[in-house]
Amino acid sequence: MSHAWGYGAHTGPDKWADSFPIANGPRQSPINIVPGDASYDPALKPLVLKYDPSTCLEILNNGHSFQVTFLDDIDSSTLKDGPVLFNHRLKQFHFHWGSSDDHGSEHTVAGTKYPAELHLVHWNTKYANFGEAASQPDGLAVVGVFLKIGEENPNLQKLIDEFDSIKTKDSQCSFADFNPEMLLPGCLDYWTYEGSLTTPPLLESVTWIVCKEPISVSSEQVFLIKEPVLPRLCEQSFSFLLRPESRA
Ligand SMILES: CCCCCCc1ccc(S(N)(=O)=O)cc1
Ligand SMILES: [Zn+2]
Repeated sequence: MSHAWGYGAHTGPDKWADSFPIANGPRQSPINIVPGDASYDPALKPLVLKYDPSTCLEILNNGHSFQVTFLDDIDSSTLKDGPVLFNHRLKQFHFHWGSSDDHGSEHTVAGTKYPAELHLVHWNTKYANFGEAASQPDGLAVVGVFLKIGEENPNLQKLIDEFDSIKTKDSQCSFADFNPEMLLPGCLDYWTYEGSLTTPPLLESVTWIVCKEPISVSSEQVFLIKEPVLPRLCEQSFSFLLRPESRA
């Protein structure tokens, strides 16, 4: 298989090991989180997230999802404490969804699937940059937030309103002054485990920090976050939409 991975019959997750053998590695994500099997660790600290809206740079459609990228040349938007020993800088956030509201999240909780999942990707500043950190076992920390169907989310709407400018794969537009803190749940209690990127290159460099509390978005908004990538997927194969979840 070429490195052109995706979610079709010939490029989907069950084919990724052909080009990315680490797919069969010992710490692959996502996982099903079983709260009853999780152990409480009193040594773990509360998560400290400090985001500076002025570091928000652009929003792009990478063909698998849409991604909001941040300036990470100084410690403006950071993740500290929680399960990590070093300071991490926010690099980007993106979403994962499915073809309908009854599934779409990558992680599940006692088998429960949420309609979508937000990933805030941070890299450990003991390394020189994101690319180097991504190849280290303690290089990345990704905060996962589940999206559930409920009240419309005005902060998510600010992203959706930009989608007309990123309708095609690899399109991007400048996007400023967005505070990702507005997409976090009120309570930052979390489950944590050592895992991997959930899409190729599937590197086993991620400390996962999955928030227990979901955020609410409307069903229309879940449909709309598929918008930037949906037309391209239609080009590829309409039948994709009848198949299980898409992931970023
Ligand atoms: C050396 C290049 C690495 C690119 C890593 C791109 C990527 C980032 C986050 C995630 S996710 N879904 O685990 O948050 C998946 C892939
Ligand atoms: Zn992700």
